[in-house]
Formats: sequence, structure tokens, C-alpha cells
Amino acid sequence: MAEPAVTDRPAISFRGATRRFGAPRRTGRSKPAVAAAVDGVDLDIAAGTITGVIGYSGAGKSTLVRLINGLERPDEGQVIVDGEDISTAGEHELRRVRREIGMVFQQFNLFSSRTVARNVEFPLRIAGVAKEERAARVTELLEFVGIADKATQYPRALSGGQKQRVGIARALATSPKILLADEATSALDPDTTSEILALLRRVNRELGTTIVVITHEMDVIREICDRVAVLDGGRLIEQGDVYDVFARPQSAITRRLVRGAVGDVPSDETLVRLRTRHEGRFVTVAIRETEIDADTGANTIDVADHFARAGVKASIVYGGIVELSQRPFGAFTVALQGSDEQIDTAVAGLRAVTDVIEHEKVGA
Ligand SMILES: Nc1ncnc2c1ncn2[C@@H]1O[C@H](COP(=O)(O)OP(=O)(O)OP(=O)(O)O)[C@@H](O)[C@H]1O
Repeated sequence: MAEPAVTDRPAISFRGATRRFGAPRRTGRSKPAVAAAVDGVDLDIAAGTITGVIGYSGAGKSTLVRLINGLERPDEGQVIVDGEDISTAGEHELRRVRREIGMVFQQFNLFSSRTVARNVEFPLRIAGVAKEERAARVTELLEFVGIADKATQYPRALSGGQKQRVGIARALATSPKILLADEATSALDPDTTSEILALLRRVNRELGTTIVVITHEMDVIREICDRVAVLDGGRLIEQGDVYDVFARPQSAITRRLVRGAVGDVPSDETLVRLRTRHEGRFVTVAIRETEIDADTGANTIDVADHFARAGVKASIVYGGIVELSQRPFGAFTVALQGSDEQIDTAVAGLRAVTDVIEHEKVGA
């Protein structure tokens, strides 16, 4: 399949983009007091990346997507897609931009009365591609997404994951530069979700497609995204590399989302329960790839060694480590037994290399 060109120019740029509902558009009058669904968003989405847009329900994610494909236009600011300013583009230019955008939906949106092959062929017909070429392209696409054997089946005979593979094949039919996946895995079970996310990553890696993933699940961001943008109340409250945002969330909302995805720091209720079963001082140690580790190639912190050298007995009571952007990420909580001085020494040593949360002292 042809690879769309990867350039330095952002595939998508939001410049102070605002969309209000019920507001008159660009009248030049003073702004009406209507809450904005998307509010002054500045965001660059680099070509060839997978960017996740995350936020709770009503945060403005769908409106953001609709601004990208021109179904909505900004009331203020600009949205530039593939070099075209959506805020001022005419119908002809909008059609050109939309040809460069594929969409994947939560509910798949397949034609139930058409076979898998016909579903995938549909955008090629609309684009006026000749019959033989269409047939060859459909075969190629179905093989790429791993359902070549389902070509003559109808959607009702497929599982959710297979339906989404058809949805992805259809979205890729005309080789768009950009793929928008709006809650594409929200209707799927965890295993199927992982398979579909792996397929999206392959689309990005092998075809060079810029992918924007809209989700309310931080797990989705963790599994495939390079970059993440956090929306709340229409505002972009945080953006950056996935690892950095997970490791140093700046806002309470992002911290909540991260905690949901990693589950590494015990809640207050969990701590109370843990204390009924374990004695000593509780600390939670963050496991991150530190700069020192990156230099040496080692990517873990020798936590056990810090406790052993200080003569502290450490029992792991809670936590989890996952891989994030191919780097270790997580935290674990230990119940520490030893003198206050020994424990303080061990904690100070660890603090020099990573983040440590000291939960309030008990039993010491
Ligand atoms: N066509 C519309 N008319 C009026 N208000 C709208 C319209 N579309 C969205 N809104 C409002 O804009 C805000 C953002 O909605 P949006 O659907 O973009 O959020 P979301 O993050 O996609 O939410 P969800 O995850 O529930 O789909 C909400 O308060 C919503 O009610």
C-alpha cells in the first residue's frame, strides 16, 4: 500500500479554536455568554504520530473531532488540516480535506445489507475507482486487517472485533493521511480492544497514517499513543508525550485518569485495609525510567538494595508496574520495619533517584 508522505508540517493544528453551540458564528459582535464545547484550544498534531485525546463525558472530544473533519467550524480561531484552514474553507476545499481523513466509530457504522467486501469497497466507488482496481484494493485491505476469509459474509455474522476490522479497512480504502478513531474500542472486550489497538498501531507504523484516538480510557492512551491531550470543559488542560504526562500529571483530572489506568498508588480506603494486615511505615515508591538509567541502558531502580543496605525489612503490599512507551512505569507500596533512622536513610536514598510518597506513620 502507498505510504502517505510524512512531513514536518503538523497534520492538524488548532489555533485558539473555539466552538460554541447556540452562538452566532463570526458576526463580529461581542461574544454571547454561551459555554463553549471547545474553548480556545491550541494543539499541534504531528504528522505520523498517534495522538490520544482524552476527557470525561462532555469534555468536548466529539466536537474536537467534528472540527477536524469540518462537520463543525470554529466560531473563533483556526483549525488547519492538511494545510487547509477549516474555518474559512469552501465546500470544494472541505471535500478535498475529507478525502484525506478516514473515520472509525464506536458502533462500527457498517452497512448491514452489504457484505464485508462491499462495505470496504463503498468509499472506492464514491471516489470513482475503476472496478478491477476496487477489487484488488479490497482484497489487499482485507488481508491487511486480517479478515480476508470474511469477504463474502454480512456484518451480522461477525464479532465486534471483526466488525471493527472491517471499519478500519473501509476507513483506509482511499489511503487517507489521517485516521480519526472515535471511541473505536469502547464497545469491545479487553482482549479484542488490545487486538484492535495493535492493528491501529500497525496502520501508523506501516502506512505512516497520522492517527487521532478519542477515548475516555487512559488504558487506550497507554497502549498505543505517542502523545496525549487532556480535555476538560472544552479546554485543553494538558498535553505532551504520554510518558511525561503519566509520570508528571499537572492537573487533578489527569492524575485521576492516570490512577485509573495504572492503579499503582493505594487509595485512602485501601491504605486503611492494608494497615490492618501489615505493620510498619508505609511508603510508595514510583518506578520510572530515570535519566541515569537511560544513559546506562538499565531501566529499573534497585529498590530492594536501598532497603537492604539500610537494614530495613520491606514487604511489598500493593502496586503494579506496566510498560508505557516501552519503558517501565508504575509504583509499589512497601510496609517497612526497622528503626526510624534506618527507614529515613533508605527513603532519603530512594528519593535521590525517584519519587517516594511517605504515607502517615503507623506503629513506629
Ligand atoms: N450540537 C450540539 N448542540 C448543543 N450542544 C452541544 C452540541 N454538541 C455538543 N454539545 C455540548 O458540548 C459539550 C461537549 O460535548 P462533546 O460531545 O463534544 O463531548 P464529549 O467529550 O465527546 O462527550 P462524550 O464522551 O459524552 O461523547 C457538551 O456540553 C455537549 O452538551
